[in-house]
Amino acid sequence: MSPRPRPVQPGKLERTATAPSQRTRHADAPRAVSYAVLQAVTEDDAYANLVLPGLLSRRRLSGRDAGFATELTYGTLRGQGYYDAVIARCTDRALADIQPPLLNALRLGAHQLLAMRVGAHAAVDSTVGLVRSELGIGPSKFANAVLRRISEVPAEDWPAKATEGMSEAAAFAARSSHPEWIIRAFRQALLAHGRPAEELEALLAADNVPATPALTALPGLTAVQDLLDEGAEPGRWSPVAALAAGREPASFPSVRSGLVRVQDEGSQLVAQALLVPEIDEARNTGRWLDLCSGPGGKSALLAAIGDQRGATLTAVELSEHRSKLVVQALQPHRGDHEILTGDGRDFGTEFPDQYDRVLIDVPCTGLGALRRRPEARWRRLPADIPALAPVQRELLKSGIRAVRPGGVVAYTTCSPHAAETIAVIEDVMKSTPGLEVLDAPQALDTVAGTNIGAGSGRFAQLWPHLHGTDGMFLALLRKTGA
Ligand SMILES: C[S@@+](CC[C@H](N)C(=O)[O-])C[C@H]1O[C@@H](n2cnc3c(N)ncnc32)[C@H](O)[C@@H]1O
Repeated sequence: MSPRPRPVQPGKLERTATAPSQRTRHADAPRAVSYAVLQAVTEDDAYANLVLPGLLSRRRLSGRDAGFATELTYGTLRGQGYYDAVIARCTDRALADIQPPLLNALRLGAHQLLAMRVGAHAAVDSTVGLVRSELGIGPSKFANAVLRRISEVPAEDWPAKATEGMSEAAAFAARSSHPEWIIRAFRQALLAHGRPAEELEALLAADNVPATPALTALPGLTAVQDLLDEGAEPGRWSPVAALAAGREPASFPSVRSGLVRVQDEGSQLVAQALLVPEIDEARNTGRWLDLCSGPGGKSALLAAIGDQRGATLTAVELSEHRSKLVVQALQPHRGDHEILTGDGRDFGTEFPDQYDRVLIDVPCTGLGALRRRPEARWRRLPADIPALAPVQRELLKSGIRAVRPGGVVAYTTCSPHAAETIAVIEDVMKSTPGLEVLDAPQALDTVAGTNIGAGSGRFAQLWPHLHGTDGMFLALLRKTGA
């Protein structure tokens, strides 16, 4: 039987073989970078994926050190819920009473001990050294004791030990390191798309594994084969995808030149699915619309295909900063595409019945992309859902006004939450006559050239655990009438 972890009281510690004061006094650079990112996320609401690259380059970390810091940072953020449950078993202090910088350092230590191939001594010593250099001798003694308690129990025994006495829901949340409300929403979404609730565990596990970056070979500008020649691996579903397996996307020359974009395969699929439904050629306006376009990933793909098919794209974006990113994204394209900064909710009233195809990739909680946004699950709140509900409905209504009769609208989210997906479509359809729901799963099959199993009904849902993509939702609607 493995030893039971003993709670630790700060200030009442046994001496270790090597006292913290005699050990490493400074944090090594990769751990110091990870700690700084966690602090920025906690104290400044920063995004880890935006802060980390700058810190890596400032500390001149590359290769293995950069890889270590990246895995440590993102892994710790993803696993935070679980590590907190483990830490709570190793001290009598409530987590809320541990100063946040110290708690962040403990989480870093817990991740090294429980999920990385770092020896226990190195994990404890280096983290204690980090705490000592950042926070002083007192906190470093506390960290030493807590981390030693963690290291005394084999990693595989911790899930059961950390959740002893919890309710089933709380234990599941702690073990999978997701907030309970997100787990409830995922269960509901699986059921709404005809999938068994038993898949929940696999779905949550998929969120805890880093995503392999996918690349889009923009048609007419480059070819998938060029990316394969540069060492990428074939994509799984999208005909324009390749995977940057085990490599930084920026290490591909074609990514640096802007001819290839980093874009999840799910996003590639839904953008191309907009172009699948047949429309009455005689009434074509040759104009496509992307109503929520920043930073321009789907716009770039649509514009590239538009260049080949003689269609021009109008890309609308509310945020000035993000609209500049759309301008950059569309730079390599030759067509006469336009980028407008403004509110997409008004667009359909100003420009009704004009576009053959309209993409409405609404702002959403991003709950389908948690594996790529490590801190998002802790930052998002249930209240975000009702806060986004009106704008999602208004944007969909506006897009429907802007599409011409016979034209097609794609409503997409990178969230599977039923309130952001199916409920939005159903609500808007109630108040908007003259709409036909098209077969979105079938459209995705057509893009992929195979049955990808994105749903048994008319709405499509991609899943990280099944498709290896973000959890993208897609509904396709045709505006009927003259
Ligand atoms: C999910 S993102 C779009 C991602 C984009 N389609 C891509 O593939 O790169 C949603 C975008 O909608 C924008 N947005 C939010 N409210 C808007 C509004 N009322 N009108 C137009 N754009 C809006 C946000 O600023 C954000 O850039």
